[in-house]
Parts: sequence; C-alpha cells; structure tokens
Amino acid sequence: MTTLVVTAVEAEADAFRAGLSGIDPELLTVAAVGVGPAAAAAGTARLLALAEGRGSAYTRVVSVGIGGGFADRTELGGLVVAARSIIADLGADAPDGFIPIDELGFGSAITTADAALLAELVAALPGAEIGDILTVSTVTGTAAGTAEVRRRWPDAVAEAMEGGGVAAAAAGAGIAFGELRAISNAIGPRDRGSWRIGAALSALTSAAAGWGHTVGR
Ligand SMILES: O=C(O)c1cccc(C(=O)CC[C@H]2O[C@@H](n3cnc4c(=O)[nH]cnc43)[C@H](O)[C@@H]2O)c1
Repeated sequence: MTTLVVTAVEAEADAFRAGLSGIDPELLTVAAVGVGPAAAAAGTARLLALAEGRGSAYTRVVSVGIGGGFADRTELGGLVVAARSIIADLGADAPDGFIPIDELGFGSAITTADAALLAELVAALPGAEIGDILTVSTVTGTAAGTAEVRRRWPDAVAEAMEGGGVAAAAAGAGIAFGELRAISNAIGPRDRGSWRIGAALSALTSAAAGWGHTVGR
C-alpha cells in the first residue's frame, strides 16, 4: 500500500512532512501541486500517472491542507476528516436557485471517502471532526455567501479548494481517496486578521505524527 499526500502549497507539505520522521518515503510521499481544484486535479493526476509509469503506482491519495471551518462545528487549529468531499459550486445557477450537477444528470459533485482510509484516519486522529468537506473555487467571504453554502450543503463542516480535484484524479486512476483539513479560519465575512495559519500548520504536523506511523502497516 503506497500513499500519496497532496497539498496545495509547500508550507502545508513541509508542515506535514515535519510530523513524518522515520516514515519510509516509499510508503508515503508528500507533494504540493497548487491552489484550487484545477491545479489539484491536474497535478495529482500527473503524479499518479508518473508513478504508474515507473511501475510503483500509488494505491491511495489524500488531499491535505488548511481549510475554513463552520464556526459551530469546528475550532481553529482543529482537524476535520472528510466523510464526503463535495465540489460545492459545480452545477447551474437558475432563477429558483442553484441546481447541483447531480440533479442536472451529468455526473456528480460528491465523492465518498474510501471507507478503509476514512476509518484509518479517524482511528489515528481521535480528536478530529468527521463530516462533509466542500471544495470551492472562491473562498467564502460574506455572511450571505456563508448562509447560501450552508443552505445548499447542510452537512458540511469545512471548506477548502482542492479536495474535489484530488478526488477526480483518484477516480481517474481507480484508487482510494480521502481528505484531511486543519482549520485555519472560520467561514464567514472575510477577516484576514483572524486567520490562524500557524496553528493550522502545527495541527497538520501533529496529524502526520499521529497517522503517518500507521500507514502501510
Ligand atoms: O484572503 C486572504 O488574504 C488570504 C490569505 C491567505 C490565504 C488565503 C487563501 O485563500 C488560502 C487558500 C488556501 O487555503 C485553503 N483554505 C483555507 N481556508 C479556506 C477557506 O475558508 N475557504 C476555502 N479554502 C480555504 C484552500 O484549500 C487553499 O489552498 C487567503
């Protein structure tokens, strides 16, 4: 079992790697592929294809990074593991409201996390919240936007910008997918000063220390 952990930026990858001392890099590789669902999908698909071409295909991929959390369901510096990763804005706008792509009948915005991988993450990270993590192309930054996202996806606990893209690459390669986020900010009216990126990066290091040693066993 070989696992690829994909982050958006190097700071997230470095934070995760910092918790992995002593872990065989053959079993668990960490790479940053860019911000947003398109970069995540393209970058992850490339890494998966290159590994397959080398004859050492990954069997699982996990989207890891910081994310925004709904304030009543998460706390800053806390961890969230995805039960499902959902591309929140994939669909059609209409006078009566947003229509998800699932209702339009050509595909799905929803990826259910691999059950075994989810169970492994939850067992290794006992303090983590479990729930739906949204993938957005634009960080939610108004009260109205927050309310609309909650109305559309009432079971969501957090949002980020890459999970759905990584999920698409995993589906293309036919391998297991999961998503793990450390909460850097509350979803709501944009208030850059309230973001706690340092705390979230530290939480990623702790998560790697808690989960990494179980990988491949
Ligand atoms: O608005 C700013 O000033 C600002 C400053 C630093 C970073 C940002 C980002 O948008 C980072 C996006 C990056 O981090 C993830 N992330 C973190 N929080 C959220 C969120 O509330 N909603 C969506 N994505 C978030 C995301 O996965 C990106 O990789 C902005």
